[in-house]
Amino acid sequence: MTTTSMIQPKFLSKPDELGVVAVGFSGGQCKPGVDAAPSALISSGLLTQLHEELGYNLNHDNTVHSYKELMPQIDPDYRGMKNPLAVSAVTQKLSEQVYNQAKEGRCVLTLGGDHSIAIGTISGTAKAIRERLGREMAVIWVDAHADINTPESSESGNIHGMPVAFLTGLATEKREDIFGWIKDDNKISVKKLVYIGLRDIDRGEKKILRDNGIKAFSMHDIDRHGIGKVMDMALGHIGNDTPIHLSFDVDALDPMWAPSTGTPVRGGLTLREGDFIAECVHETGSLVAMDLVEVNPTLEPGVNDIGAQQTVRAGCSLVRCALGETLL
Ligand SMILES: NC(=[NH2+])NCCC[C@H](N)C(=O)O
Ligand SMILES: [Mn+2]
Ligand SMILES: [Mn+2]
Repeated sequence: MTTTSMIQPKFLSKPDELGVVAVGFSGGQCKPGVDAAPSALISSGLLTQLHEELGYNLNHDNTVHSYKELMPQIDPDYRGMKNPLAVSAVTQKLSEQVYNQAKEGRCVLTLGGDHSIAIGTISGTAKAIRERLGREMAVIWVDAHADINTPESSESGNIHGMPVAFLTGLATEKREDIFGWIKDDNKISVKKLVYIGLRDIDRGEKKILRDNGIKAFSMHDIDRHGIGKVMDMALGHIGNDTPIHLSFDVDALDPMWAPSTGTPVRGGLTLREGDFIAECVHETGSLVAMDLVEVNPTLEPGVNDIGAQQTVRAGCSLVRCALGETLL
């Protein structure tokens, strides 16, 4: 393929450009290794493919950011959250980086990192889209987990299980150095949030989803209706006049396709279903940003790193599909 598909992006003024941010950060959870994902994805050829095969001009600083300079000396638990200062500082900086890309009118791809980084990416895109277009954007969160715990409802204290709560304002904190920097223009509405792939939701999260009437399509829904119908319903809920930020946790895929991830859950999406979700989002022409998170090449690698290679390949495939690879 020489050119990207015929889909005309509706909300980008620079549709042939792609902002890329690589975030080697693992502080939102306890297992080391997820910080190695951006380098693994890039060495497997992802950025080259996006440029040479899909025709994007990449806007990338050729750096995998680890934000070492932002790490505090001591970082005691706060409201039960682990590494609160580090996660807040990193996501605040990332928010600015993503905002700077998105305000130029280009689509932004962020390679994580654990899912706590979505606090940075979504807050940055939401603000840029409001300023550029005067619109609220929607978020499609593809994940085995809802990641909508408040500090108080969380059983683990891991912030990668909380990003959606902070981004929707369901969790708030006054301390500027612990997510108090998230202002109204960084936030998204619970009405414009849609989940796909859920199958491991904490009890407190179920109540939050129910109480707030949040649209969610679980694996049960996908089994019942098929992924085609589920995508129609998910995109119907968002409507075709709304910019979309796609936040894709690789653990939405079944461990058969993506074993190398920190919190794998059986009974997930096939790789083809994951690719289909990404293709459908591309087809809307409304995609303004994508995150790919939770690839951990150091976990479950198997003989000759087979599991890690498979997971990295799956991640690359999801990104290429969201950016238009497979449509005619
Ligand atoms: N981004 C993820 N993989 N999140 C997993 C979250 C698991 C669990 N719900 C928690 O709060 O800790
Ligand atoms: Mn997950
Ligand atoms: Mn997640």
